[in-house]
Amino acid sequence: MPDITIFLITLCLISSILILKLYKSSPVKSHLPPSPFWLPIIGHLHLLSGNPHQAFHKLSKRYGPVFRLFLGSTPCVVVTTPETAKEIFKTHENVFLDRPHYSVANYLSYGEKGLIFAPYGSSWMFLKKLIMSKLLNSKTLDLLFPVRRDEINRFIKYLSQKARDGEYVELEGKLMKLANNVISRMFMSKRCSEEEDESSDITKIIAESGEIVGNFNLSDHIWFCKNLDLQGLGKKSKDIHTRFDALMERIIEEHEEARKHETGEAKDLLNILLDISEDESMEIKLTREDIKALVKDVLNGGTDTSSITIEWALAELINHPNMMKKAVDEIDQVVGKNRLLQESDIRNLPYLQAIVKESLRLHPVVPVIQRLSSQDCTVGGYHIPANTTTFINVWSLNRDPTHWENPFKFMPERYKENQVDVRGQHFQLLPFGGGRRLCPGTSLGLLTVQTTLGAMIQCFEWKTGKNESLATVDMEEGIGLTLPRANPLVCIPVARLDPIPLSV
Ligand code: HEM
Repeated sequence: MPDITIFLITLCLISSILILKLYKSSPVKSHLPPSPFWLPIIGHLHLLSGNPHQAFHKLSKRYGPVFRLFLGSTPCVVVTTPETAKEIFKTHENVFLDRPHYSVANYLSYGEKGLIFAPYGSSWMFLKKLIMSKLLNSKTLDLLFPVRRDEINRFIKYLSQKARDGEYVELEGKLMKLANNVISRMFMSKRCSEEEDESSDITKIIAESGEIVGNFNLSDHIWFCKNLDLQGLGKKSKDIHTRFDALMERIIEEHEEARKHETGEAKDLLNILLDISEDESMEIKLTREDIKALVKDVLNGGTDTSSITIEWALAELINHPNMMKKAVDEIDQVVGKNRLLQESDIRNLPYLQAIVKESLRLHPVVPVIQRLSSQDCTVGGYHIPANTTTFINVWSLNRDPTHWENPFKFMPERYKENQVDVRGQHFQLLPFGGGRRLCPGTSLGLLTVQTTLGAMIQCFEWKTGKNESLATVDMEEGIGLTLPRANPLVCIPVARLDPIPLSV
């Protein structure tokens, strides 16, 4: 071989090794986010006792807006500012469209079917389009308005009775039932009330599902626990799934039976889903499991989210009597005293809207949104590898001091000048998430919360039962996937208008 050839081959080899070395130690590739000291096996779990969003918030003070953690052996990254959230939801939207995989969620969602836990892909896209364009679009919401009005009327009548009897109301359970009844009737024409044995299970099943998904499952994060069910969560979730499935089968069979004898307009959203499942021209065949998983998701997604938001907003108003007065004055002026506030009044009640928005800012019911990265990318200047569980700390970014004056203070007045919206366009306020996985129940959720809260303060004053001058409620946060109050709100409604004879 001539000398020149040997020289060229050697040069090529050396430069290849150098390029490879350079690539491996490239600052972009190795520039991982900062991370606290971790312990073998548990990783950073010891830092996350209590509420994860508060633990993340504290860690961000030390480690900055993007930091890395290991939950057991699961690699995670936490982002805590509007700017970094924007990178997740907008700049790199395509990278963060998946959800992390959890074994309990897998059982409860018919193997990651439906929307909430489904991986990004053709099935999720089909269902998301369906829910946005056919099930929860403004036309269908208008058609099913009588259902929501009836449920709110029943609730107000129940409160009136309590007011007459001077009795306390345990609002958490009652509001959850109300929200559950709204979704359950819209989708399946079923109430979840005490009188009906079969459907009363729905609220219980949904509450149990929410609780179980909120648990930290050792099997998902500690590698040698993978096939062990030490906490019994796998067993519990299979039991919940079996009960829900049996209930849904019965409801679907009833619908199928009724469909044989009825023609004409669909009475509920399950009928629309059954129509679609029979339509051979659809791009994707909607299976029975898809339907059941989707109904489960809307029941899960739409129940305690709305009820918890109403509870927090009412608690804020009880603690701020001047704001309560301003809201009630606005309602009296716009709606009057002779009829119950309706959904159609909301557009004329900007202060009530601002109260709900401010409540969602300080008490976002999903304080931490979870996504999974599908490719390597860079966020906040740091390298985020593929398959990283990504926590977007909405609780933190909703109170980011560079975007919010007095960020910890409840101030609905701030929206007079600040036109920031809750629908995922403004990254300093993301109670419904953002990007393509934005909550599909945003309009329904807002309508339910605003109208129920409005009717509750239109018709009643709310007493906590203590000495009037001390009548405030604590604002301590409970632990859960959705952000409940630590101490549920228990109040006596005192009638200010007599709602029973109100014309509605
Ligand atoms: C105050 C009320 C509500 C709040 C604050 C809320 C909040 C959220 C949030 C933060 C997400 C995650 C979004 C993301 O990953 O970016 C979400 C997802 C979801 N929500 Fe809601 N929600 C509410 C009401 C509802 C209602 C009424 C329904 C259904 C009737 C619903 C159904 C869902 C579903 C199915 C998803 C999963 C969407 C997906 O992964 O593509 N939500 N919600």
